[in-house]
Amino acid sequence: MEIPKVLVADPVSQRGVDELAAGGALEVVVKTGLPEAEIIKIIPEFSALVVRSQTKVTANVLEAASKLKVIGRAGVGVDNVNVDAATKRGVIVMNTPGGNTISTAEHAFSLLVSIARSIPQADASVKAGKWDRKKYEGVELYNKSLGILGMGRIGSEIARRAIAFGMRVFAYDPYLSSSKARSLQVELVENVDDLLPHCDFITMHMPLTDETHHILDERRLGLCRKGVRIVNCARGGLIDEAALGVALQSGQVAAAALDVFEVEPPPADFALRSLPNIVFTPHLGASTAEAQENVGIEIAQAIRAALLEGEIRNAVNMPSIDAKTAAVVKPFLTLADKLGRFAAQLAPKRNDRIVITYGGKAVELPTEGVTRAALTGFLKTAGGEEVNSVNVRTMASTLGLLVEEVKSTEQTDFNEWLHVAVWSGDSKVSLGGTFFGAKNEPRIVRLNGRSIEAEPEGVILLLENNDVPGIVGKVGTILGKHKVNIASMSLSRDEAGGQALTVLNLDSAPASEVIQELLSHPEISAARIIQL
Ligand SMILES: NC(=O)c1ccc[n+]([C@@H]2O[C@H](COP(=O)([O-])OP(=O)(O)OC[C@H]3O[C@@H](n4cnc5c(N)ncnc54)[C@H](O)[C@@H]3O)[C@@H](O)[C@H]2O)c1
Ligand SMILES: O=C(O)[C@H](O)COP(=O)(O)O
Repeated sequence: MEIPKVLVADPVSQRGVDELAAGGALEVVVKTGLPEAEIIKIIPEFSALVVRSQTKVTANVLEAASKLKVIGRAGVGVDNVNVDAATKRGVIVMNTPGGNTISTAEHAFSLLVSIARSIPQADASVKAGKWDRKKYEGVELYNKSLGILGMGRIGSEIARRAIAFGMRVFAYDPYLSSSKARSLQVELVENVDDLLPHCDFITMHMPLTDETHHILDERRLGLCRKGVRIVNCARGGLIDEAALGVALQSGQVAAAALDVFEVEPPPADFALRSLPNIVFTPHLGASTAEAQENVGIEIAQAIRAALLEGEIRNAVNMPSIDAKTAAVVKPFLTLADKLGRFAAQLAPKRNDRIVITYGGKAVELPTEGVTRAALTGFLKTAGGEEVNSVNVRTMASTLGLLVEEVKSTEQTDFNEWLHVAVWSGDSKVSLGGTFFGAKNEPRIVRLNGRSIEAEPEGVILLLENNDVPGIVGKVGTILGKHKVNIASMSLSRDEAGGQALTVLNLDSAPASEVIQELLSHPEISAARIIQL
């Protein structure tokens, strides 16, 4: 039998390489720093590829990778891997969350201390033959306030260290529950804008997503306390580098430290390079002997398990159920994902509890995969590309979101019943779904306890209105005027002439002016768009 080959394309620890090659079951080739064209040439012979953040696993690489089964990321971020292309080609992408948490937290904290005391600049000055004690007077961390943006694994470790240094810690993480924040002894701030004016130091520990891109931009840098010091050891792109340059020059930001950059390595003409009050490290957060040994061994074991035993660990793109079971639960996986996404758009960001209830024949399903699909849909905005059905429970627990699964024996109106309810304090959002007809078409049939009927697909318009004659015609006229076609509509009212919930499946998303026009109607009190 042919021995599967593994290409190690970025530097990983020798112990990781040894672990991969142990017993000769895999043939390991270490070739680091290859350009894309070279990787494309050799990749067809490999069953697994190991990378860190340097090698870009592009759609072209994946196209050529005819034998590839697994990509192992020795680290956390998979933004250098085209996960969608890998998923489409059936290639599992795995990472090693947690293995480099402490190292990265220590590096970020070191950068914080460095910029409080201008250590790199003072070092360079002494080495240049100077003895400039006045110029490098710094500030203490003690009694200062630190704002942590993103309170996951690394953010939490930073908080512990900052508290030990006598700092007051504020945290911004819209997905972290209040109870988790209390246990970490940090003051949770609802809005990033509210945190900025209170902080002497800011450190960033969130993924790069559409929501977090340039989260510190020109406007927000302007909201910061004058003389703030900022560290980014998460991902380039969280800070607008051009705006940061201006703020460093004006003194609005006294100092900054970056371990990560919008383009890595930054180009030769990178403007921030010439500023005296910024410190750089070349993406070194995870570069310690310990972290590299952790992630190297962990990814080697995961690749061996996948190639030799078919066991999947820490996959970022793979449902955790086998193919036969997947066929049975597939429609439920889709419905659960949609209910989760719908709930995420209705609920506030910070939630304490999510309950997924199965009723009717659905209680006989292997429900774990379905529960995870609902949770993945719900947490997609918080976790970005890295959250999937395999790692979603860990993410929920990091956020302090309690996940409950209930198999209900109560009589339901439907043969199969799937219900998702999310609590934030006393307020609750809930959705129920089932399947209709011979073709088993998915439908959303309950919204916050009200009976509705909507296809869980595309654009959905929710209207709250008074139950008065002519309202349906009015809505149709407004949408028609703006060329928005209604695919289906359902109405639910508490009583004749009372409050009604109108749910419309639309063929396209109406512009915000259309929503405003609907809201200007005196009988319509709320209108919102849900995208599924
Ligand atoms: N510099 C390095 O070498 C290095 C090493 C490891 C990790 N990282 C990066 O650090 C970051 C954090 O890693 P982690 O292991 O702590 O991840 P994590 O998933 O444990 O934590 C991320 C946190 O960010 C929060 N978040 C998501 N969207 C947010 C938003 N819009 N606003 C505020 N918070 C938001 C999530 O709720 C979560 O709590 C990642 O980007 C990772 O890739 C960098
Ligand atoms: O996401 C990560 O794990 C870090 O950015 C570390 O990247 P590296 O493995 O290239 O050091």
